Amino acid sequence: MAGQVEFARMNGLGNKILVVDMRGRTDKVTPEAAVALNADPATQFDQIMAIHDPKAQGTDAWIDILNSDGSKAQACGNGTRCVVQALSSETGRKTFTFQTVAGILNAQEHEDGTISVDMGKPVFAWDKIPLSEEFFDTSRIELQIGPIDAPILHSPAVMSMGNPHAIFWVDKDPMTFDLERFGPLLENHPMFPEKANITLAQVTSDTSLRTRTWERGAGLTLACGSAACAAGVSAARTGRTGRRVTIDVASAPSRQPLTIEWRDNDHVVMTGPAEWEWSGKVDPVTGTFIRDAEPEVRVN
Ligand SMILES: N[C@H](CCC[C@H](N)C(=O)O)C(=O)O
Repeated sequence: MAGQVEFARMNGLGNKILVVDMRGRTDKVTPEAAVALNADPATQFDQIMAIHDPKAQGTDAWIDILNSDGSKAQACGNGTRCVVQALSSETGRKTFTFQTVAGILNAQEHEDGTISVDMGKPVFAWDKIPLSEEFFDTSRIELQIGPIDAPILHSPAVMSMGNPHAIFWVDKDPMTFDLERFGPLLENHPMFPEKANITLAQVTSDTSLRTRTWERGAGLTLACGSAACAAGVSAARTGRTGRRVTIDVASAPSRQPLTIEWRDNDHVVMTGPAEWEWSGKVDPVTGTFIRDAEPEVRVN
């Protein structure tokens, strides 16, 4: 299908998101368009959230998620908050139900502008994450990087939040680790047949964590919502914190925290901000785009 569609450049705690409006069309944003958009500094992004017409009754939209290398992601917490903000400013509505390949997501915008997304239930079974080796206990698996007798990172907690995550617990600031070097090695480790998002997490109090993430298919990003969910769940699961934590996403420019609550019904609810930057039109086949003109500021 030819033609251009509306899109918005947004961010969730610095996680760079393009929200593309594919409603009314039957095609998809192509991996080629994703790669082209990521190559231009103006539109460089971590995830594209493509809003499609709903496929199931009771849902408001089907969301397709692409990483900056053109690959697909099953979940994106920060991007989902951006979609909520975009649709809320379009419609005035505050609650939405989305469908993705990972299932149904309920989301809500609050009075203060923050947005909560129910990210669903965490999955701990080794073959569902998936891992390539059987582990009965996925709260701490055998995997390490660095010298055998003095590993730099080891024994991650692994789980799926719709997408695969490995959480390495560290006892100093995650910013002090060379994640740019270890991230790609761990993302592509044979343990993870579908690769994995790699997070360093530090416990900073009984109710708070500090995290930094190397994202599958996107690399070092300023923030990753589903990884924050995975870190919160893993912390509670291993007795490091309770089931409600605030997460200081170490690389996020605003330093506004994300709140993660692993509810008694097993659902993980993430609350945090989303920010619109600018809008334009994009060809979802080629990635060619134009930016809408900024409103003129007149001085009389
Ligand atoms: N930035 C996203 C996660 C993207 C995950 C993606 N990199 C993958 O699973 O392939 C978030 O806020 O949850």
